[in-house]
Amino acid sequence: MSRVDLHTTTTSAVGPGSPRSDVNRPWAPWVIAAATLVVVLALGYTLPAYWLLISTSVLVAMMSLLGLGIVTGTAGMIALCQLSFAAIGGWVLDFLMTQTGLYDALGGMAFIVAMLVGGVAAAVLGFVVGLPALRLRGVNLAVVTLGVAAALDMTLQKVSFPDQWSNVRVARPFGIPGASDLSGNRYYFFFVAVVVVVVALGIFFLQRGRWGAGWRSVAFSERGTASSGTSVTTAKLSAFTVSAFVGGIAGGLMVGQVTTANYITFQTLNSLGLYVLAIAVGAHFIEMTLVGALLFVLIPELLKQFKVPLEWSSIAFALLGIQALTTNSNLGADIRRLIIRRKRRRGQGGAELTLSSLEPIGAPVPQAASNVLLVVEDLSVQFGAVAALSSVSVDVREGEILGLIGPNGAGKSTFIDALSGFLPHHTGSISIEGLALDRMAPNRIARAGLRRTFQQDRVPSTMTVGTYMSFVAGRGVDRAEVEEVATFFGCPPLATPLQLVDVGTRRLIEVAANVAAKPRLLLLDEPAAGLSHEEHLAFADRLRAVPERFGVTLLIVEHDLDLVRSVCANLVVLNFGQVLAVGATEAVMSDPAVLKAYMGESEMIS
Ligand SMILES: Nc1ncnc2c1ncn2[C@@H]1O[C@H](COP(=O)(O)OP(=O)(O)OP(=O)(O)O)[C@@H](O)[C@H]1O
Repeated sequence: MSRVDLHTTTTSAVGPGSPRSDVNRPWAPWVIAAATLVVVLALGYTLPAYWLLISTSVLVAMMSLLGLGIVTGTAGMIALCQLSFAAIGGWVLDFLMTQTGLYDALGGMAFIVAMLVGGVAAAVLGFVVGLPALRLRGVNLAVVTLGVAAALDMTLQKVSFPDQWSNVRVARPFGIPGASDLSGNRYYFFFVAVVVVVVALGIFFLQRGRWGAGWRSVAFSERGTASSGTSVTTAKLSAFTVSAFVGGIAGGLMVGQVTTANYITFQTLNSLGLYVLAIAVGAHFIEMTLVGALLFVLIPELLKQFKVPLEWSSIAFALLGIQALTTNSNLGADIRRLIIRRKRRRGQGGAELTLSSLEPIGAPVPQAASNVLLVVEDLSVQFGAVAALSSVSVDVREGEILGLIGPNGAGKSTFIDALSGFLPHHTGSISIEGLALDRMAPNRIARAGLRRTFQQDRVPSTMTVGTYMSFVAGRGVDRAEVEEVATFFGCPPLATPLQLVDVGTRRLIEVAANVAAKPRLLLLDEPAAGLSHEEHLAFADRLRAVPERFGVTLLIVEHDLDLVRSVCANLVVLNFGQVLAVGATEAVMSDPAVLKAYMGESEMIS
């Protein structure tokens, strides 16, 4: 079947708004934002004065959780100092509003400018706190961020806020009256709601874009992130910086609420409580930050009503945290899973395209062109006493699918790791089209045109098929191209959440995403593991068409020798880290030395 046939038979049902697209309902966030503001307006005119104050506190806590959700939920790192960022934002706002001529110069706008400057100051601290996160994970990162929170806590107690001991009050924005005035509190509630909605929209679009995909990817696999051309450093630091900026804005809003600042608001214990709530509700889901904020404000409030000491709220937060950590889930994810399951039961989504249901293309085994694309010379990798690779030299020619085979432990994955930049201490040289890759970072190698897939699952389950594929394919590849490649490989609809996709199909999606990136050379590490027999045949049929159709040369490591035979014109055999044989597939497979190396597997070869 020709390329055109494939196109006409499989892409006809595809288009914006179709089940294969995951960019449906672009109006939804705007409608939700507008509806939220209407509810806020209604609450502002109906709530009694006391509950108006409580509601403002809920919104401010929601802001803190929005920021925290980026680092903890989306990017999967631990940050126990969210209120330290708020303290910086609050301190800067307080200083600018009470100790400088900003208010005289800008009047009603001064608060907003001071709040933004406070956010930027907090973002700088966030960047600095993010630096250790480049090397530390888990408990170690927790200790560092807790240290930052404690240090700032103590510093604030010593130096205090600029207006803490004076009678100067912070002027609210747009001339809104102070904290003792009911209408002032009402208008300030509206102001906070608008800021929260604007920030939530900003975070929503960031989460949905490349930055968000980078954060989610880094949470799942740093190696996977790097090999898709994204810098792990940038992803982690941007998560901390954006999170701290939002935290700083929250701090400014807190100061504006009471028109003065006190270090007690920003204590370490409160940061810990926020963190626990962030992981318990899943603060990376924007709507769940409201649930978290309600708990954060209402639990101590309830204890106060029942005259229980406020310290007991820490115990309530600790119980929530234990529940979240032991179940390794959160409320937001549980609710989403439930909704997805119900939709599936109702059979929404229509008939799906699958790899084995595709019409065969029937392309011949691709032949190598005369020009050499990749040159590997004398590549050696040592792991302690183990020589995983010894002086391996391999050429990959343009347009071919080169097979790399060998018994278990022969060094195949090590070879791919070294080529893709994950083993910088190798010796020898690697170059692609004359460009030396030896000392390049993995993300730069990916951008230079050499990509790879992994033997283990590196596809984040927190994305949809479409978001993941677009992220891996990179900026230069538009939705239509992603859609075309997904269809070519029989991937599930782009709107499908990856958590619903089995591991074998996830790896197929990983291959498709990397093909969509159109690298010069793609290294596939056991791509067919997890596929059924029919899928193997269909996969081989698709792979054979890849070099000509997408201009991507392939090197494939695979234990299924039937698959290798059906797609590769040439093979390289590794054994004990050395090249045992190179040449045309059939000749290599009947080489006695190769048969001997495989021993028990010789039946499969012959
Ligand atoms: N990180 C490591 N530390 C120590 N030894 C390692 C490491 N990674 C690989 N090795 C060793 O290097 C050798 C080559 O391993 P490698 O995983 O590259 O083989 P392989 O051909 O890919 O095997 P398989 O087909 O089982 O995946 C093996 O002896 C392995 O035990």
